[in-house]
Amino acid sequence: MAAQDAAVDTASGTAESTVDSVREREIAGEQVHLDQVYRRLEEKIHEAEFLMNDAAKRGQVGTPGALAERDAQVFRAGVHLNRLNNEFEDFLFGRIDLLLGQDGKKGPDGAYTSIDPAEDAVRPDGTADIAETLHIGRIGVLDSDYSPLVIDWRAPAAAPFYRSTPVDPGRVVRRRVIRSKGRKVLGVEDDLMRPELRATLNGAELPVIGDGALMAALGQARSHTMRDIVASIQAEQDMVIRAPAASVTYVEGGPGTGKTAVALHRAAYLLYQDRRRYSGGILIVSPTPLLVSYTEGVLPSLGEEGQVAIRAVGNLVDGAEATEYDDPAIARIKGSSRMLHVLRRAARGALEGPGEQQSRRSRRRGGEQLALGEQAPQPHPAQRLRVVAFGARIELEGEELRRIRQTVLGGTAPVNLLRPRARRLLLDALWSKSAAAGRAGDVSRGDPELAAELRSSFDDDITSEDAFIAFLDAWWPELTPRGVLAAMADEKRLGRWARRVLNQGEVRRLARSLARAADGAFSVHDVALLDELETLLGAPARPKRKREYDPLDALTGLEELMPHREETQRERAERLALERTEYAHVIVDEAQDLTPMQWRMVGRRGRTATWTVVGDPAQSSWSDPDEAAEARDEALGSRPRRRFELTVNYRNPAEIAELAARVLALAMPGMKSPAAVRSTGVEPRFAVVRDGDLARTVREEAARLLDRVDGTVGVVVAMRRREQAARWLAELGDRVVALGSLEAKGLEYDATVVVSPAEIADESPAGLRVLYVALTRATQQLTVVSGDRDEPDAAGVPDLLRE
Ligand SMILES: Nc1ncnc2c1ncn2[C@@H]1O[C@H](COP(=O)(O)OP(=O)(O)OP(=O)(O)O)[C@@H](O)[C@H]1O
Repeated sequence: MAAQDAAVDTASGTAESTVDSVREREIAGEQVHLDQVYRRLEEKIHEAEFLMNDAAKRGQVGTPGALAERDAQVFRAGVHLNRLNNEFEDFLFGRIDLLLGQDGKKGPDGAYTSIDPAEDAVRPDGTADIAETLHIGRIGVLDSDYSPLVIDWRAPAAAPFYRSTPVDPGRVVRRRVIRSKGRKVLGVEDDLMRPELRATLNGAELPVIGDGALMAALGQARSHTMRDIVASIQAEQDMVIRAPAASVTYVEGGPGTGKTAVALHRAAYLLYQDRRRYSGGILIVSPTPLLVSYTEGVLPSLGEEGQVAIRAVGNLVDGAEATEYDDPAIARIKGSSRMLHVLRRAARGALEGPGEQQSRRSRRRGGEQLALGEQAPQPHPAQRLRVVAFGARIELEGEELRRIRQTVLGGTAPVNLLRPRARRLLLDALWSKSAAAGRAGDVSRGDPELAAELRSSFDDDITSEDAFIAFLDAWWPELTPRGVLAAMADEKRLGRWARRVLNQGEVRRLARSLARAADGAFSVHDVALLDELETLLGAPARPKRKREYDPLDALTGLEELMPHREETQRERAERLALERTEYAHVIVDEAQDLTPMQWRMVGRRGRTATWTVVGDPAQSSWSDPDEAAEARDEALGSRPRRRFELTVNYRNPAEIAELAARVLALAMPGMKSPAAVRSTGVEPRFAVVRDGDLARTVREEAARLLDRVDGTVGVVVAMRRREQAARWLAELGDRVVALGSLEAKGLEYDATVVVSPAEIADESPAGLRVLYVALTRATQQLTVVSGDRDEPDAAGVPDLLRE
């Protein structure tokens, strides 16, 4: 028996060592290639540095053609320099071995372009020769003889690396993912696309190493930042990433199908493909600041930084950083398109300040019945205009002033932009009341020029008077979005502006919530209101920032590439983002969550843009998805849409996906969940609160998971518990994060604890969908903690999650 075991051991030992030596040989082969790439890159760096310095010295001399050529050279050199200086961790990550192609055409990167194999590429006996090998990396590198050493992952020649599948392999026989760190190749993982072939490369059989790169990537521990998926983009994802940027690219897919990853890679692809066009900027709108910080490292890792702004939907308006989440009932009011009517009235109504109204009311009363000895109330400064012109006193009061204001507000222009017209009508009214007007009438019959002069000096006289200036500031103040929002916190005034739009209860709740905004604590939904108000009011003229003149700015793209400039790429991106109000391409992540008012805000940033919209209706936390869809359609206008669907869940193991699907069936009956790509054999765990101590139970369950995974643990609780939960977990270290249910959107952890499904589901009308989001955050393990409210069965399974 023992002898037999030993024999088996020896046999498998030999097989293993053979595999190991093949693996090592293959790794060594890739190392030779990588060394060659780095040698070439060093040459390019020297060339680039020389070119940059030379260009800087020469300034602007030469013919326009020569200058353009030099600019282009400098641009290319700069791109290399900038990216190479970043020293990527896995600069070279892929390789494909291809059959002979149908035609002999080569693309600009030196690779053959045909997708299908030539007719005689495979011999009748099933053998074939590898005709071409391409290495894929983060940027393209040509050898000195223009043969491709590395193909940029976004180049057409690299597409088969992502698109080829065993069902539709094209020319690809073997697809290899290369893992490296710095300049050292660490490993390779192969997928065979044509397993039926016996292919040879340089006379030797093509070896196949490992179980495939995708599984290796999915099994890795997660950190607090997202990684790029450039080495393992799947075919259906690649179709979206490389879709032409015409009008709207619309992508739907369940949790974990890679929508966020695809959106980010698409931004990098679009920049590669048409850098000039997208120098107008790409905006990525993300639902939460947490998701922004989770994803913002991906683009730099793809070599792109300068032109892309990732912003949370609550941070789209400069200077207004939303820190608060509204109750679902308030969010529903603030997000609804009904608010547009209220804001339109408020933007005009706020011209009349509260003091002005009160003063008008009490003066009316005071005029009627002033008690003996009682002082007549002082009028508000905006209630009476008293000026002296040509030595005579002229006054406008009450009804006259009101009529002028109404006439001006009859125009459709933003309120702040109507101020010059209001000023003119005031002067007209004063003029027609003045004796000078009569005199001018007489004069004008004889000499119109003299009459005009008289009027003009009348205007000058008045407009230089302090009384007139003070009156105008009080009567037609420059309104700010914050000021109007604060005015809306006055329940009485809000009630007037919301008449026939909101009911009394809604007015009360909204006014109360806006009182917090008046103190500067904006909620995510307030920001869309501020943006709408900015449009309704008209932005006050801002002084333009003066930029220093730099002759190098004239060189195409050079400014962003000069590594020695004081402003870093990131600073430049931030500055441009501040100055920019519209973008060339807008990407909306988690689009199902945008409210109608938010869609209007985002829509204004991409009026002439092309769009990529990714989302999942099943994860919508907005209670009326139909209304949001209507608003989305309005923002996107009649632009044609190309629709894509992502169908595979790369995040959750099948065991977790199956549990989440039970909630999906309750939340959206009939909706299909995506197929999980892997299973771990670890079933979700159900724990019931022990000894009535929720804090201790959650802490113990989180600690248990920390022992079982290498990476992060997310603890998802109902929104009202998020601060409490952070305290419960404080001592467990920074691998554990406490999250409110709405904050979990888009994020993922190695393991998650979902605390009280019933509490999360009952929090809002969309609660079941929010719970579905919470249950789909784990890449490896899930624990569900139930309290009494969850009505757990004997096995601890809460009512909502039972089959
Ligand atoms: N082709 C791939 N190769 C490796 N990992 C992938 C691939 N596609 C997706 N993933 C991984 O799967 C996880 C889910 O991706 P992502 O967050 O983009 O999905 P999502 O559709 O936006 O999910 P959700 O809707 O739940 O927010 C991420 O860890 C991502 O890196």
